[in-house]
Amino acid sequence: MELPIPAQFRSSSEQMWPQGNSKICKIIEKYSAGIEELTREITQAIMKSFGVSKYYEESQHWGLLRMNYCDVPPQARGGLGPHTDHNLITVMYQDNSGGLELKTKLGGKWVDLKPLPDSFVVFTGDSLKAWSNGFIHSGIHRVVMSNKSPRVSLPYFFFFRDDAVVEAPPEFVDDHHPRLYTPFRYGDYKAYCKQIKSARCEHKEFFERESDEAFLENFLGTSTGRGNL
Ligand SMILES: O=C(O)CCC(=O)C(=O)O
Ligand SMILES: [Fe+2]
Repeated sequence: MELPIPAQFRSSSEQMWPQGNSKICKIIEKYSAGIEELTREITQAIMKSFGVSKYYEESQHWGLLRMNYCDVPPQARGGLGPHTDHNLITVMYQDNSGGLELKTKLGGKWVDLKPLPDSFVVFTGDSLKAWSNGFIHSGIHRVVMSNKSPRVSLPYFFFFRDDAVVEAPPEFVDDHHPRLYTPFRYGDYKAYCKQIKSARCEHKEFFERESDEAFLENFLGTSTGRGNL
């Protein structure tokens, strides 16, 4: 039986293989389905660990698989600048070429996330941070490449739907933990992040940036009610 190919994947595969490549399509489709299931389970397990799994709703979330190939010429420096992910969680396979680094929450030191066989890297993102009223940290990470072999990574990004309202449930809020983030529509936050990132790319700032990201705080602080409901 032929499984339907998601539209986004079909359009990029048509560009790469105009004559079609059903073998690779099937492999990636199978991988996407497996990683989606794993990601949903991880998300539910995180919520369960905070006693809030009743809020998990299958239909509220969706995911996207990206395939990265990063090759940097000898003597050059490249990769991906420091950032937090803006989604709920990212579950990523990385090959063994290395280069992925995470900034520690305390001390702000960069540490290598060394590739381990048969393992995935999981990043919790800004949406989960906001939804958990800051209980779940969204870690700053980057990819630093210099004179390394090309890097392949397959991040699976798991998102709220654009019209979902990101609002910490009452379990995360009490007298000792006041509400940190005004509820916002995920789609508004996504648009804000996209706009900042494309401006940075134009100014070639993206790779050089060393400063900490505070997208969420800036979005809520400066968005003159745009993200606030
Ligand atoms: O390619 C990598 O290893 C990192 C990718 C990443 O952090 C991202 O796309 O948000
Ligand atoms: Fe990332």
